[in-house]
Amino acid sequence: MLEVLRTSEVIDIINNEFRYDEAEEVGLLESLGRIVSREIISPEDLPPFSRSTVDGYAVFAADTFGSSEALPSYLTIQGEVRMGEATDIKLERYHTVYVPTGGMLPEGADSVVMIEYTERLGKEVTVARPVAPGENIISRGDDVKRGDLLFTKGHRIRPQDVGVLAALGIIKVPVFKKLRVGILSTGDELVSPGENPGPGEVRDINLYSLAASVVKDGGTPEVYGIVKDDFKSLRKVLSDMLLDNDIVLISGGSSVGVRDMTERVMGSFDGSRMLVHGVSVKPGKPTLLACIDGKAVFGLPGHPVSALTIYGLFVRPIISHGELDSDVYVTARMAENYSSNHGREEYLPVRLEEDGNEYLAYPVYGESGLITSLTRAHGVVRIEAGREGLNRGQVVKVRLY
Ligand SMILES: Nc1nc2c(c(=O)[nH]1)N[C@H]1C(S)=C(S)[C@@H](COP(=O)(O)OP(=O)(O)OC[C@H]3O[C@@H](n4cnc5c(N)ncnc54)[C@H](O)[C@@H]3O)O[C@H]1N2
Ligand code: MOO
Repeated sequence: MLEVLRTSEVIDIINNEFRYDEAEEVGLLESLGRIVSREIISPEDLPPFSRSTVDGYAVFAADTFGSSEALPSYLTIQGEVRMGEATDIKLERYHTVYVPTGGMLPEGADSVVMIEYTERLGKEVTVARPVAPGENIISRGDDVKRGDLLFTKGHRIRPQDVGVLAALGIIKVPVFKKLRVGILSTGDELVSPGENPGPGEVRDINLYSLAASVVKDGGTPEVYGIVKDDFKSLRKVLSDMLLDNDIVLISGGSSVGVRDMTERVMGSFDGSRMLVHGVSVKPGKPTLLACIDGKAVFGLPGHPVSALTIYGLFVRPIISHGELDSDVYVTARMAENYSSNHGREEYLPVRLEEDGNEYLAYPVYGESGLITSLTRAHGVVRIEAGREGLNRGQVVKVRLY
């Protein structure tokens, strides 16, 4: 019999046993999609000076109050600001200075009149419309202030984040190192997707769905192909994988069948420790985890849905370095009753349909051996252990895939 642990116990074991927190600094473009390894604080104000957001005339707003087409204000031109240059002009009352879009605001000016509402008459400008203080300008530090927290540890860098880092001159970005994840499939019945399966054979799904998951989550997969259910070959490949990878995923052979030798192979390395053999989760109960050379070696259940479910619960958080806000949820109403009385925590794939202002969640039925129960679903609902199931009409949280 397997000694079965709860999900939270496995997560605690992982957090206590493994440290995957090596960081590095990468260039701006390289940082896209990577996870920030420590707080990033702004070293300066952005913008670094107060700027106009339009082509026009910098003014004291008060000098334009009450102006109209019929009765414009007349302001004396005091000078001009050039793009990309500082200005030392101090604006005087009832004066104005021409400023291009993005140009530096002269001292004293509190707003800018768009050029369309002005007319130049020799050394003067007429203003046909009042502006309010602050209109058409961005003040120094409006975007970011020196010392502001830009990104917390665990944030995944998006294109707009690359933009703000560029704006602040942060050209070395502290991120967690990408983890190398060795993956192999075991099973005498498996053939590669490019081959035609003979009688009793099936194409390998897990190597590919797991490698794709690793790419999506920001790791680097190293695929070792299909290894026959044979102690020696499995042990040889695993020892190669341990040399070159941070984490190892072995799909299949984790249950209690006579040919399920993943556990025996894992245990055959010096100092290896079996941490988990069995998790109270449906699907995915026959899950193995060992620590070998300080590395996490997972034995994932062979059924394709179970392999991905367990990957999502335990492997993904490691590879994505505890990424914040990575899960997107919607709330939905169960469209049908669903019974779940096996005492394990369950992850139920659901298909969503819009119904007025809300979503209805339809359970996608299917054995864990049927990969399309995931492809036909939009997301997954967690059903706590000990619940009898879900009732029609009940509101549930759906984590989108
Ligand atoms: N007597 C028991 N039998 C089983 C139990 C149990 O508790 N007692 N648990 C079942 C559950 S739940 C699962 S999940 C599977 C897990 O089995 P293994 O991890 O040992 O995996 P295999 O036996 O190698 O394969 C199971 C199944 O999945 C198919 N498979 C395996 N690898 C792949 C792959 N890479 N791509 C596509 N399909 C794959 C394989 O052909 C089998 O059909 O055990 C149950 N049995
Ligand atoms: O729990 Mo198994 O993991 O059904 O497929």
